[in-house]
Amino acid sequence: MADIRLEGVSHSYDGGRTWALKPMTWTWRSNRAYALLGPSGCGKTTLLNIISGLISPTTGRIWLGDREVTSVPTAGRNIAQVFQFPVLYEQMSVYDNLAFPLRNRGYPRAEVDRRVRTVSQLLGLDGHLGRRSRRLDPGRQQIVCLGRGLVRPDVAAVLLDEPLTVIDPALKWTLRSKLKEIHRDTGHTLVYVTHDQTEALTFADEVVVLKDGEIVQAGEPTELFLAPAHEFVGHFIGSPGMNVVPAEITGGVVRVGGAVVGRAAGDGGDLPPGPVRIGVRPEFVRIVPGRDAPGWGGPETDTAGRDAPGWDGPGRDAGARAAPGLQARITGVDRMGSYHLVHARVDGHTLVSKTGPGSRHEPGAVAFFRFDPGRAFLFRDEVRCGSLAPLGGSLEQPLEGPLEGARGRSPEGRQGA
Ligand SMILES: Nc1ncnc2c1ncn2[C@@H]1O[C@H](COP(=O)(O)OP(=O)(O)OP(=O)(O)O)[C@@H](O)[C@H]1O
Repeated sequence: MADIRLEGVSHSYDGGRTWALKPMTWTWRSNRAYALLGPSGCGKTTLLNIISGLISPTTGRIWLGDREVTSVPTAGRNIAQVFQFPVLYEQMSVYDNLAFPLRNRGYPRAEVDRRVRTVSQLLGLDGHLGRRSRRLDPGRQQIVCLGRGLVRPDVAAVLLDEPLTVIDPALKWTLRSKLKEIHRDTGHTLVYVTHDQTEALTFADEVVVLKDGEIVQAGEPTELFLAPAHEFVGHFIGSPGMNVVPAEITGGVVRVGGAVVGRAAGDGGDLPPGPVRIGVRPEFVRIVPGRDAPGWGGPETDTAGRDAPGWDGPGRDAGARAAPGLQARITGVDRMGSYHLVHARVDGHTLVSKTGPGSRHEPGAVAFFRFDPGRAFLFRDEVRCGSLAPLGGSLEQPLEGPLEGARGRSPEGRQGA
């Protein structure tokens, strides 16, 4: 097992007019299970084919451990690759297909049999070992391909390119957990390409998010959810994605449409004044009905909250008081069963809050929307530059518990993430 290191690797299919992959320096660490996540056309397959040697990069160098393999053909790289659709020796039995990579490398017969039976048992292929591969349905054929990719314990890496596309959805969950089991057993470096966030988050130790040929963030699933380093990660991961609200920093405070919503806390020092975007996930937006907002002294019957004292509304002098939240009118409520999505308009933008199934918010009401401390971030040019801190207090530690010591990585040489 070895790290796979990419140094300044990029790729253009059209002589440099456009770039499927922008120059990238990145290490896939030995024994880890990665998901390479991104939308269609962002360069996932190109990157995988560069690692396996099916494509020569336009620039850059590739290392497997301390061996440079940039010009080594696929066969010499000791990498197993499984494609989106089944590629099998159709005339061979399932057993022989699984045994092929081992026999090819001269494994002793008993070891071949032991490995084939272990993998076949894990993937539920025991009843099919004697059948010709072409007699299997495409889903089962793909499972054989997975088995063939995973059967050798000594490969440098296993690359899986959307391997569950042709598999029945009900079986996908089972297969993903089997893949994890096999990974635990063999310790392969595994790169699993997908455009499906659920697949990525449930499968990987580390998720690498690719956008327009660039890695924008990599980290443990929880970290990508709790602390997106790029607006794209906020949108692409989570359901629904992160809210983005345009704002302005003036005198160290952040305002939305003139209302102060918090203090600007820069990731690397003070943030200069100017436009910024607040990113906050629906899970971290709380709703305080107008009359319950702190400082609200209006008539009990008026739930509008528009004139609540203590509300530093648009056009008012914010002062140093803590605002009860962003005032907004609820425009709709989606009842999703286990949760509700409450939609509101803030300064011309939509804000969504995910609430419990028992919440009683109604369209037309005006309420205060508050962001959990440490869970609302500030973005400039789509890259995170800071956090929204409470006006009076310090920012709560946004990452705690299992995330400690597990910060995401940036592609080396690149700012951000
Ligand atoms: N053989 C090719 N010739 C020219 N352009 C290509 C070729 N293969 C891919 N591209 C282009 O390179 C870019 C990246 O494609 P790639 O297939 O790597 O993305 P992807 O993320 O794997 O997409 P998908 O999820 O749809 O497979 C796209 O703009 C694609 O159109």
